[in-house]
Parts: sequence; C-alpha cells; structure tokens
Amino acid sequence: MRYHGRINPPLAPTRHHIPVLEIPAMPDHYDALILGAGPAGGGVASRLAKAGLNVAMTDSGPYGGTCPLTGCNPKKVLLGPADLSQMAAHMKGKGIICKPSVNWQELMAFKRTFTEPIPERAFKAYSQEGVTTLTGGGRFTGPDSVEIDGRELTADNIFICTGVRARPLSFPGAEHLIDNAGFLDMDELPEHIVLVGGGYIAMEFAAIAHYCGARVTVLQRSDAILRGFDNELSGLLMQAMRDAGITLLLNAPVQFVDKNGGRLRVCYGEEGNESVIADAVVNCAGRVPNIETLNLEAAGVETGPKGVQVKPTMQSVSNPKVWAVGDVADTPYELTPTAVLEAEVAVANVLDPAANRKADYTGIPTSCFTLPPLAACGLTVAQAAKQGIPHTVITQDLPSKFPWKRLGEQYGRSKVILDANREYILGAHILGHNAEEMINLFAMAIRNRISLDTLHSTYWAYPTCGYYIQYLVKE
Ligand SMILES: Cc1cc2nc3c(=O)[nH]c(=O)nc-3n(C[C@H](O)[C@H](O)[C@H](O)COP(=O)(O)OP(=O)(O)OC[C@H]3O[C@@H](n4cnc5c(N)ncnc54)[C@H](O)[C@@H]3O)c2cc1C
Ligand SMILES: NC(=O)c1ccc[n+]([C@@H]2O[C@H](COP(=O)([O-])OP(=O)(O)OC[C@H]3O[C@@H](n4cnc5c(N)ncnc54)[C@H](O)[C@@H]3O)[C@@H](O)[C@H]2O)c1
Repeated sequence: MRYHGRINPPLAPTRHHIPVLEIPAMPDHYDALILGAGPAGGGVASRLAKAGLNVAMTDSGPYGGTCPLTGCNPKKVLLGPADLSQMAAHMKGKGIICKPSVNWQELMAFKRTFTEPIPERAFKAYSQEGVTTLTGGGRFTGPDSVEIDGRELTADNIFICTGVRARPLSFPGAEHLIDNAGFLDMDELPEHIVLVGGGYIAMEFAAIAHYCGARVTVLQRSDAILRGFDNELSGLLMQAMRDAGITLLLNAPVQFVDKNGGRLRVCYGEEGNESVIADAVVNCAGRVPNIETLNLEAAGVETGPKGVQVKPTMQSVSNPKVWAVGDVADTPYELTPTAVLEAEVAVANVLDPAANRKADYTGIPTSCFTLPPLAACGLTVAQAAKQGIPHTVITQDLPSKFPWKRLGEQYGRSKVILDANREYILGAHILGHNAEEMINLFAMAIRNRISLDTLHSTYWAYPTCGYYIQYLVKE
C-alpha cells in the first residue's frame, strides 16, 4: 500500500517548505508513533529507531519545530548585530567613534540561510534513520489509535510532542498582532514596535528590535518582568533596558488595538485610557499547549492548563500507552535541553519499563538572551528560604571587575546561593556580558555536586569571565 503524506497548513504563518515525498509502503501498526517533529519528537524518534523499534512520526507543520525555525536559533542569529550594536554603544568614547547601523533585510536574509534548509534536512535525516516520516496533524480515535489525514494508525506507544504556541488573546483587535514566528521573519524592521508581555520572549525581542534600530515599547500587564528569575537581577535588567532607551511599562494591560491609517493604535491601562501608535504589535503573552485538535478525550489522556499531565517517567497519568515530552508536557520547564532530557527519560522507560527512570531537573540552566543577558541555575534565594534550606547568599557587582569593566558595562550583578557550610552551590544568578556561558559552569557544579574546594583547585583561563567565578562564590 502506498501512502501520500498530505501537506497541512502550518500552525503559524511560515515560509518553511514541507517536502512532498512519496512515502514507501507503511504498516498500520507501529511500536511507536510520535506526534510532532520538534526537538522532543525528533529526540524520541531517533533514539527509538536506533534501538531497532518500528517508529513513525508526523508533523502538522514543517519538520524541526519551534527551536530551529521560530525560536532559539533565529532569535540568536538576529541577536548577533544587536549585541555588536550594544557593545559599540558601551565603548563610545573608549575607542569606538561610530554607531553601527543594522541592515535588517540583509540580516533577515542571513537568518533564512539557517532556517530555510531545516525542514527538508530534518525530514530526510529522520527518514534515513529508519523513521517513517509522515506529514499531517494527528488526532486520537482511541486509547492507542490516531488518525492522520484520514488514515488510522495504531501503536504500542504514542508520544505527544506537539509543543506550545502563542496564547490567543481575547481583547478587541487581537487579530492585528503577530507572534514569535511573525517577528522573527519580518521583511522590514518596524519604526515602532510594541511587545505585549514581560517574559522571555518580550524581553529578548525588545533587545533585538531596540539594538537593530527600532523604537520599542514593552507593555507588561503585571508589576514585574521575568517571573521566576531573581527579582533583584530582573529589576536591574529593567533599569539597564530603560537606560538604553526602551520604554518598559508595568501594570499596563492591553485593552484593545485598532487600525489607525496604516498603523496600529494600542490602548492600555486599567481603563484603556493610555495609548501608543505602533507599526507592529507582537503577542509575547505566554504560550499554551497544542492539544485542542488531538481529541485527547478519545484516548482518556488527562490535561491541565500547562499541557498533558505526566508521571516523572513522562508517561501519561491516565493512559499507559501515551507519553508526553517537551513543551506540551506539564513539567517545570519549556526549554530545548529539557525537551531532550524528557525524550531520553521516556525512551529509557519504553525500552526498559523496569528502569522506571524519572526526569531529574537538578541544575538545569536557563538564559534570557537580553542585552545584558540574565542567566540562572538552581534555587533562587526565595526558593531556598521557602523550602527552609539554610543558605548563604553572595552578591557581587560585575562592572567593577576586569572582564566587564574593559567593555564599559554599567549593569551587572551575580548572586550565588551556597549551603550554610559554604561547601556546595545551590543556585547561581548572573546578569551581565557572558552570563549565558558562565551559567553552564554553575550548571555542571550544581548537577554534579562539585564542591567549592574542587572549584577552587581548578585553574581557569585568564582573563576570561570564567576565571572570575572563583570570586563570585566568595565574599
Ligand atoms: C521565540 C522563542 C525563543 C526561544 N528560545 C529558546 C532558547 O534560547 N533556549 C531554549 O532552550 N528554548 C528556547 N525556546 C523554547 C524552545 O523552542 C522549546 O522549548 C522547544 O522547541 C520545545 O520543543 P518541542 O519539541 O517540545 O516543541 P516544538 O519545537 O514546538 O515542536 C512541536 C512540533 O509539533 C508540531 N505539531 C503541533 N500540533 C501537532 C499535531 N496535532 N500533530 C502533529 N504535529 C503537531 C508542530 O508543528 C511542531 O513542529 C524558545 C521559544 C520561543 C518561542
Ligand atoms: N532564552 C530562552 O531559553 C527562551 C526564550 C524564549 C522562550 N523560552 C521559553 O518559552 C516560554 C514562553 O515564553 P514567553 O515569553 O511566551 O512566556 P513567559 O511565561 O516567560 O512570559 C509570559 C508573559 O506574558 C504575560 N501574560 C500572560 N498572560 C497574559 C495576558 N493574558 N495578557 C497579557 N500578558 C500576559 C505574563 O505576565 C508574562 O510576562 C518560556 O517560559 C521559556 O520556557 C525560552
């Protein structure tokens, strides 16, 4: 029997191309069927196929998922010139005489050299690994059966790896907003851009747009940004971004958006009495799981507001044939490394159910790629206090230390949480140039319980930021 994968409309507007391939004859039953070909689904599919299982994977959009197409990687490419521009601003009067200007069209063309080859490359790579690669959205028809494009497949294990998408907003005029995919693929840099929200995506996009030359307004509905990060450091980041010229408004819920000539009027505040005129408005108001179209009731799969409810083994709490991995699973993180971690855990449990492997999130690092970046790993001070863990906090200002001073950095701070005996690191929080790299060293120390003695007996390259870690863990 021959199967022709159908090209479904992608979830969000995208330029990516789904290859139309003749799929070889395929059975109706698989050892594993995976819905979603992002880092989570791909991680599961590759590992199970390598272990010799009969695996099929489908995606309703382009292969690759959010991270390489509309998330981590394109964002980091756009951040390159923004980073240079920020550095030049800090070095003004210290040897730099002109401000770099960014050619957005050229930058976008460069970004597309990363994103455009991904879907076809990923599709082919999984096929070559022995995965039956399908296209089309999956929809459960029973506890172990899924319909894809009119055809029913059954599997011993079904993996939900469908990710998350921008939260639909309900205020009038919400249809005028673009999402992360739209922002990261804009043909022109708008003169004035409004970002709705105050989390990772809003802050990162604010840094990119501002340092690439746009006027930026962030409208955050609550009284803080970047919840979950250390409050003092996120407050300092807010100060740094405001000083750089970004308008960052707290307690500013958007009430409605309407068209004003060729531009958009964004009305915000409790009564909607305040307004700004913008050329683009971006929905950065959090993410919701892609589960509505899966017909999970047919499979008896329980869900909550954060997605599919799973045991620490990544198995559904209500259907032992179903697993959920990555952003769509109701677990503590929505990050690429944790999607991979969860894929490893689920695969280990499918291959050896007696292993009963559980997801362990100890020492997962995260970085918000703002300018300056804010990175974190392990406990915050508030969490250590709430959990009643005796601890010591060591705070250091970075701009006075050589690696940051030589770059003219004005904002930077580290906060390291040690156990009460000052033997081990419980948490690390860094705001400043290179924070996103330094946090990896803290992650290694926290996850592997490396003692401060060992850190102190390590010799670091001088004069790197890493060299200064020894000073960040002592007063
Ligand atoms: C702007 C942005 C920047 C980010 N930056 C970072 C970063 O710097 N570092 C980091 O660690 N994380 C970052 N993330 C998060 C990271 O992208 C995600 O954690 C990661 O992609 C999760 O992988 P996933 O496979 O679970 O989901 P996804 O990558 O979203 O993949 C899900 C796949 O499922 C498909 N799908 C959806 N519904 C169906 C269906 N019914 N049937 C079949 N397929 C379906 C989708 O088309 C998609 O391909 C960022 C996210 C965004 C939005
Ligand atoms: N560098 C990174 O690793 C990176 C970058 C981007 C995204 N991500 C991942 O993606 C996830 C999603 O990012 P995000 O920025 O969308 O979410 P977020 O959870 O970080 O922030 C959501 C923001 O939207 C606001 N908000 C929520 N509901 C709202 C509403 N109805 N109206 C207006 N504002 C509202 C919240 O107050 C918050 O400020 C992150 O939690 C993170 O796990 C990671």
